Amino acid sequence: MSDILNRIVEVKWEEVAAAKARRSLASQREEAEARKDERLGFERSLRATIAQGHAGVIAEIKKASPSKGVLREDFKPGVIAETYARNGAACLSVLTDERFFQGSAAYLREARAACELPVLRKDFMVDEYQVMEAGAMGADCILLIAACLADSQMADLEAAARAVGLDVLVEVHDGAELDRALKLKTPLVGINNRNLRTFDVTLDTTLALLPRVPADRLLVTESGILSQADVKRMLDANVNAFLVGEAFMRAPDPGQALATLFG
Ligand SMILES: O=P(O)(O)OC[C@@H](O)[C@@H](O)c1c[nH]c2ccccc12
Repeated sequence: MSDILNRIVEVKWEEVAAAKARRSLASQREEAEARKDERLGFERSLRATIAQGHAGVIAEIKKASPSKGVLREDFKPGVIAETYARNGAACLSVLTDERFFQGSAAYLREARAACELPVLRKDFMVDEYQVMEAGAMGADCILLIAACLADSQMADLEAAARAVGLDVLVEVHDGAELDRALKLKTPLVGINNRNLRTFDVTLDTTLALLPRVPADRLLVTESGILSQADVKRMLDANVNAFLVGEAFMRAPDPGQALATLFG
């Protein structure tokens, strides 16, 4: 019953309660609003890269994960962001969850300051407070994971994000979640090849759901992209936006790995 996703969501509610006690939602929202004009268009950058004939790569900065443990010892978010930018990434994704992914808001700030790329705050959003935190820390986009949100929660969190200038990437891993995600306004739809409850990874997930994604949405294939053959399989199916973490994090130079994987 109590799988990892449920456990993470429980912890998120505890974290939100503790954070609200330190700083009010109103004050967090004020800072998120104040930074609205600084946002870099996340969707815009992805689309621009693809329009130039390249794969739209969202390059992830992730120290560890619950399924794989520590991925990288030499972990300098600013250095990694800079090498990603030099090697053609369209956007960055930075894990800010501390407990399960050894991430932090400080890593997002470092990465954002080190280059010109828009940044996704990769975390488990359950409450508007976290959306305002994302806006206040200088993120450009948030992630909404359909597997841990009800329809009304997703719609509310999306509206909160848009109000402070944040783009929204909605993540699904089956047909039922995709139907729910398509009720949102955001065109950014991520298909996670990793089942967050069992950790099983298969690119067939993207290929199976692909025909059900309307043409006006920008489909991002997420997780488990490890080889040039994986990339080719996706490109052949007309999937041209990718979210990649592990393959880069395990490489001596993550940017070089990006250039090789997508070269
Ligand atoms: O490291 P990978 O297999 O390349 O996957 C990256 C990204 O898709 C993955 O980190 C991810 C996708 N959705 C998430 C939600 C929460 C935490 C992490 C994720």
